[in-house]
Amino acid sequence: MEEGPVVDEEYMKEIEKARRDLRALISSKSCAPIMLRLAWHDAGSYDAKTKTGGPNGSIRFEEEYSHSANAGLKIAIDLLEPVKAKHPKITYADLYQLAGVVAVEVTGGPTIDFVPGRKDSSRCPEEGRLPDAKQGASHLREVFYRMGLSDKDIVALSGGHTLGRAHPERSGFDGAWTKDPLKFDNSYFIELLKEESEGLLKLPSDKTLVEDPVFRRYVELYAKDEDAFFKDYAESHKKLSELGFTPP
Ligand code: HEM
Ligand SMILES: N=NC(=O)c1ccncc1
Repeated sequence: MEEGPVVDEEYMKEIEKARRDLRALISSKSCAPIMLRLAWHDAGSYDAKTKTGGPNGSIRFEEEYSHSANAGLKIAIDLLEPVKAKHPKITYADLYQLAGVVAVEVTGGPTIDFVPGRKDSSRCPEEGRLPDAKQGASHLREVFYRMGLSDKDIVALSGGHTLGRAHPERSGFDGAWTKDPLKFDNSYFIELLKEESEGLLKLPSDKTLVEDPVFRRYVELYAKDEDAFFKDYAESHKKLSELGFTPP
């Protein structure tokens, strides 16, 4: 593991300058969805038992971004290189998580508390730590519990599919989950509860959220109460972004 950053006043100022640059980049390129997916994929490799993987910037290496689950993410990695070059003191680990937080914010989602200080690592996790869209509830629990996350985290974080779409050439799936893929709201959960959502995507892993009785309770709450979704999403996203990281 490389040395962590010294989070002094200078580092904090750099973070705020980078935040402004990320707002401009993500808004101008309409790339919030892929930035959120990058942040989630860097963090989602965490194994709470072995304390390996997690939000450490290792996804920047071909060894990891070439994993099949990460198809397409090199686009986000390349888009962030100029921001890294302008703010070299900021670690990749912090930059990717800051980009994920800004992506949610600029699309109308909740403000997510961001604490910097993540170290970069050059050790890539083995392939297969992210969830498989073709599987159901027991698989989701196996993967997210390994990260140290809960049933509530699984459902709240799945709300990230309010943004963006699936691309056949990346995952074999096609289409958006919601009518406005660039608006962060609770529409993912509203669509999930409909029998058929005209022309919209539901992955097998999405459907499992309404088929499993425990998950379904959260889906019904979030579909009914967007404030409740935003509160729980912000908490779960912060947890995800800090897996294995002890804020200084
Ligand atoms: C619960 C397990 C999950 C599974 C099985 C899953 C699966 C997938 C798949 C198959 C895609 C399509 C990739 C493509 O073709 O471009 C996708 C896209 C996406 N995922 Fe997930 N996902 C999960 C959880 C999450 C979480 C926790 C987040 C963020 C908090 C997230 C955010 C996104 C976003 C924003 C996209 C769209 C990216 C784009 O538009 O380029 N996903 N997901
Ligand atoms: N958000 N998750 C994903 O993009 C994904 C997860 C697993 N396999 C392919 C894609």
